[in-house]
Amino acid sequence: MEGEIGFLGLGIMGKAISMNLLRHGFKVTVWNRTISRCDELVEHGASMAETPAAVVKKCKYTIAMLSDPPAAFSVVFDKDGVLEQICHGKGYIDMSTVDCDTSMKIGEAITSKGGYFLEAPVSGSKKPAEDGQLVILAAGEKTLYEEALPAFDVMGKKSFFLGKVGNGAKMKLVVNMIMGSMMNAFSEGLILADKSGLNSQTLLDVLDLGAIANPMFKMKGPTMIQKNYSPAFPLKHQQKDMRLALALGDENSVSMPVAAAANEAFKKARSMGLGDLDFSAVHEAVKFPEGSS
Ligand SMILES: NC(=O)C1=CN([C@@H]2O[C@H](COP(=O)(O)OP(=O)(O)OC[C@H]3O[C@@H](n4cnc5c(N)ncnc54)[C@H](OP(=O)(O)O)[C@@H]3O)[C@@H](O)[C@H]2O)C=CC1
Ligand SMILES: O=CC(=O)O
Repeated sequence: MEGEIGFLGLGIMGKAISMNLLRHGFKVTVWNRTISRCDELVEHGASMAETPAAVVKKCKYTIAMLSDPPAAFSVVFDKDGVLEQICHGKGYIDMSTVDCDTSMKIGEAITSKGGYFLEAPVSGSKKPAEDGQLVILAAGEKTLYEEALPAFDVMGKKSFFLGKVGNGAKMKLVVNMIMGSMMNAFSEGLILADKSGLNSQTLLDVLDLGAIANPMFKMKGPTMIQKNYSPAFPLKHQQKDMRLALALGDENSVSMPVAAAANEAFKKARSMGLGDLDFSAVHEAVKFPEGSS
């Protein structure tokens, strides 16, 4: 990737990814809606621009990592947005987790101006982003994918090219639908063990040795037992992913009662004010389904 890379959105993931790019010698120009979030990146060598349009004007490639479909749209279509400066020879890579329709509309707008578009949502959370261990689920313009590989190799342990725009979004939603459902089952198991007089840590040890051992149980189990829900993957985003995955299920007539039940628990957790905590905080909603404590 020649020249500076533009980066829009410095939340948990955007900050970790752009820091990682800087660490590996890439030149990065950042923008964030809340401008003060750029300060730490600037201290580490990034440049800063006033608007998404200014970032795109300066950089051949611009990456976005934004919260949800409205945010992804806003940064592209609003005043001073990406569309004002995207043109032939420039690439736009959206790594936000959105639905297929959102990604296609953004892709069409970018290509109608002569730009190149790639969606590239990621699997893996704050720590994998910091450590360059993400899994990248790209789809769209193959040439742009190939040009972006040096940056993807820094961000992730593996990149997939999945074909046409929408396939990356769909893959990400399927994966997160499974993850959200697993988190609910795990939570119920922890509560059942506790209420029936078993030691929670022993349950974690048993799980970790068996056929359903996985990194999520291993990482989240101890913090859930301690009620530590410091956000790596905000619960409001996991609920957004469940909602978008369920919509994908609607479109394809796929019955998903397990995911639907998990979505209800995440919604309950949001209504209890837990949306900004880690998605594992759904444990509190599972524990107290009526919101009582
Ligand atoms: N955290 C994780 O573990 C993972 C998250 N993801 C996905 O990555 C994306 C980002 O997640 P994460 O970094 O955790 O989220 P955060 O909530 O930490 O950050 C969200 C970012 O979006 C920006 N934003 C929100 N609304 C708007 C808007 N209307 N206009 C412009 N900018 C906006 C925020 O700006 P501001 O600072 O001004 O609020 C911030 O930069 C999400 O789609 C999430 O689902 C994917 C894999 C893992
Ligand atoms: O989207 C979240 C993740 O951990 O992946």
